[in-house]
Amino acid sequence: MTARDILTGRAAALASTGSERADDAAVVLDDQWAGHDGDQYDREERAALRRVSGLSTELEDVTEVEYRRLRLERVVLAAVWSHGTLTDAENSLRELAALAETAGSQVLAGVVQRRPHPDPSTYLGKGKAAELRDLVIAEGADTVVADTELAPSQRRALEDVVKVKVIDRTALILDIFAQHAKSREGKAQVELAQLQYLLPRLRGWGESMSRQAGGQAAGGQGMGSRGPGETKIELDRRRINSRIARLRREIAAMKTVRETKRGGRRAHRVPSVAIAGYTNAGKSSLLNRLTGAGVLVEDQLFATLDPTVRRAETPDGRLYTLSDTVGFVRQLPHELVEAFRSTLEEVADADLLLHVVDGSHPDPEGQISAVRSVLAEVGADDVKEVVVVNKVDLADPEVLDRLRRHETHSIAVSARTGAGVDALRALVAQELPQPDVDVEVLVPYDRGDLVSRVHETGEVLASEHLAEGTRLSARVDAELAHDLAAYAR
Ligand SMILES: Nc1nc2c(ncn2[C@@H]2O[C@H](COP(=O)(O)OP(=O)(O)OP(=O)(O)O)[C@@H](O)[C@H]2O)c(=O)[nH]1
Repeated sequence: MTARDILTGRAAALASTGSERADDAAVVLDDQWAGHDGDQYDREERAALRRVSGLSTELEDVTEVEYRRLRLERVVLAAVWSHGTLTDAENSLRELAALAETAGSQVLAGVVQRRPHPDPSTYLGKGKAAELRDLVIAEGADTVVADTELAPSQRRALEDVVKVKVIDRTALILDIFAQHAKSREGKAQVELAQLQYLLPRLRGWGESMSRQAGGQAAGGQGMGSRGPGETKIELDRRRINSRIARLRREIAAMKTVRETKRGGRRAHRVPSVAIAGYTNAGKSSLLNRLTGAGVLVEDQLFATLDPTVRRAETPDGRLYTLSDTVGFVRQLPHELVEAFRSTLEEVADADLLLHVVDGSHPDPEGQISAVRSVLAEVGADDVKEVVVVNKVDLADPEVLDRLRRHETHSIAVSARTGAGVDALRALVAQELPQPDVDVEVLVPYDRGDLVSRVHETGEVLASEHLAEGTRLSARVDAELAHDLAAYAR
């Protein structure tokens, strides 16, 4: 049984005890399901070590911090529930559990505190933080994950209370991205986001290190001497800043290469369709269905980080490109949106956006709005959008009905069973730029590119090879008709 199942069960149990009326809901999960695959963990830990050693040549000191952050083993979740319903709080916690599992940890328990605002000093209130400490001891946990982005001082103060390491949702998401990045560009983007996250937090981590160092030095040098810790923080900060600058340059260079490729596709005017959606909605599965591409599909969050571009064909034989993007999640760390900006901007350039939604999720509307707000951030909110409600084989008919009513431009499919996929293909064909202009042209042989475009994106009614060139009678889209105008006859 996974933590996800447990937390689902927990939601039902909480509801049946009527604890929604209670101010606080703190629940310890049963330990029986905490079975743990040692081999898998070893693998993950080794992978974490490899990642760290990849950094260590240049950032020896920082990697201590990185490594510390990456070691998630037995975790307890902590959340403040300050708005929305109990179901919202449950969904958020359940998602945090899934994220923690994806990062390779065991989720042992969760604490939710209801209060109007998080405590500015320790996130949870003082009493609740002390309870969290007891829970950590009882469960033998070694990490607390807070369902928010903590201020550096909050993280330190909470750590002082619970006496185990505290990480926040942002660090967790960054860690998952670090595990999943495969391409050079993806790795550079994640590392940039990690370093940007780390930079303002360096003082905190560095301070506790320098406190230790200062303690050792106290006998010999006395108080007030500039401890080695502080110099080290400065050094780390400088190293990080220069590494950030280098990563930015590298990413910009890679962006240029990608733009050139995209430019090539554009020059051919092959229409483009982008797939976007919340993590685990089924984007890769849908891409596979539509193209037969064999892209990695995993029941894990963020299996896809690197954009995949495939060729696909409409039922009437017109070509288009189909690209998959990084999965979205609520509170996607700002650093990541920035770092992945160039990847996400591909969506802004598309002729059509397939916004994939998991119809079997308890809160599909929340996912839709989270995705739309990130798309707006990268200027992709005015691309023509079709909402593809996926996993209809699992979804509750009532939820499907609600989505159909609210999302008027939507279609229901199952990437798993194939239900609705033919209708989706037809819809894509209809939404792409239409070949609706009839042309009669004589294209000289040195413009073979135009003839290919007619074949790829239009409908050839008649074709004949003459001495002067290729004579075509065809139906093409307005843009191609314009480019062919010089050869009209
Ligand atoms: N039952 C059911 N499961 C599906 C369907 N489509 C996808 N899945 C499952 O959902 C999980 C996630 O699918 P992916 O295609 O990897 O999702 P994704 O949106 O690309 O995920 P990220 O890479 O995390 O962004 C996998 O376990 C799929 O097998 C469907 O139509 N029905």
